[in-house]
Amino acid sequence: MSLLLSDVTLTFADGRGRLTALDDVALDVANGGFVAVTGPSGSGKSSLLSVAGTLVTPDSGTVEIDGTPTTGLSDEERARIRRDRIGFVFQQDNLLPSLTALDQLLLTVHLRGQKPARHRDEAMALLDDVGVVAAAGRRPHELSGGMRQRVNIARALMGSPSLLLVDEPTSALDTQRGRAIIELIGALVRDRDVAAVLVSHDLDSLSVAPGRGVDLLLHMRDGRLDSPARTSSVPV
Ligand SMILES: Nc1ncnc2c1ncn2[C@@H]1O[C@H](COP(=O)(O)OP(=O)(O)OP(=O)(O)O)[C@@H](O)[C@H]1O
Repeated sequence: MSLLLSDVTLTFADGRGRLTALDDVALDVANGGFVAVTGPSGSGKSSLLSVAGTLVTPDSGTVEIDGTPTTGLSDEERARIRRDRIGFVFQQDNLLPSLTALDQLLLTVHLRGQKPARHRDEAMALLDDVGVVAAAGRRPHELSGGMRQRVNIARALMGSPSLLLVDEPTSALDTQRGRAIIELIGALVRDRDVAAVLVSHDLDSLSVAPGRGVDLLLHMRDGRLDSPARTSSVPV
């Protein structure tokens, strides 16, 4: 499996005590599986992504990516896993204003120390897959919000990561465009055999449900996921 969280607990200092952001969380996402997690503000959704993305080390429990336990690794080793195996899509698209859509994708290649020119075809194919290839030469201010989010998703998939982590991708979009983005991520994940976890506070308004965009929809409350999760590319 691509992502396996077992018995994960994360706490933060809170005045004189500790606040539990993740409470004994288990999550198992196979290649091609798309899990969405929803819950109120403060329930732990961002903490879940931070731990799954090796940005934060939990107090206890294990986080495995592609079968590699990550919690005991050095900062450098975890940074390498993030660079080589994980794609992040954040709420804000974080596109660089001066770069064209194509160059946003090629910049990730440059940052990996590789030659961008060799990855031009990969980048164009990804822009095609997300439906914005005709806008490859446009800068962010020349794109709609939905198009920018599509470029953002394409950029996260450069280099064929095995895990895609998506944080509130629809909050700046209307219902129709939000739904289209979730369906697009689902299709990309299945086609590319990527494991994906998406967190959002408002999946109900988008009618997201198993079989309608995602394989599994979990609820989070007070740091707990509503059930241990296992998914695969086949809807469960
Ligand atoms: N760096 C931090 N230091 C202290 N407390 C934190 C930190 N990060 C998160 N928390 C706390 O952990 C709990 C879970 O927060 P988290 O951001 O994961 O929730 P969330 O569901 O993503 O909320 P939102 O939708 O508002 O972003 C909250 O009580 C939050 O205040």
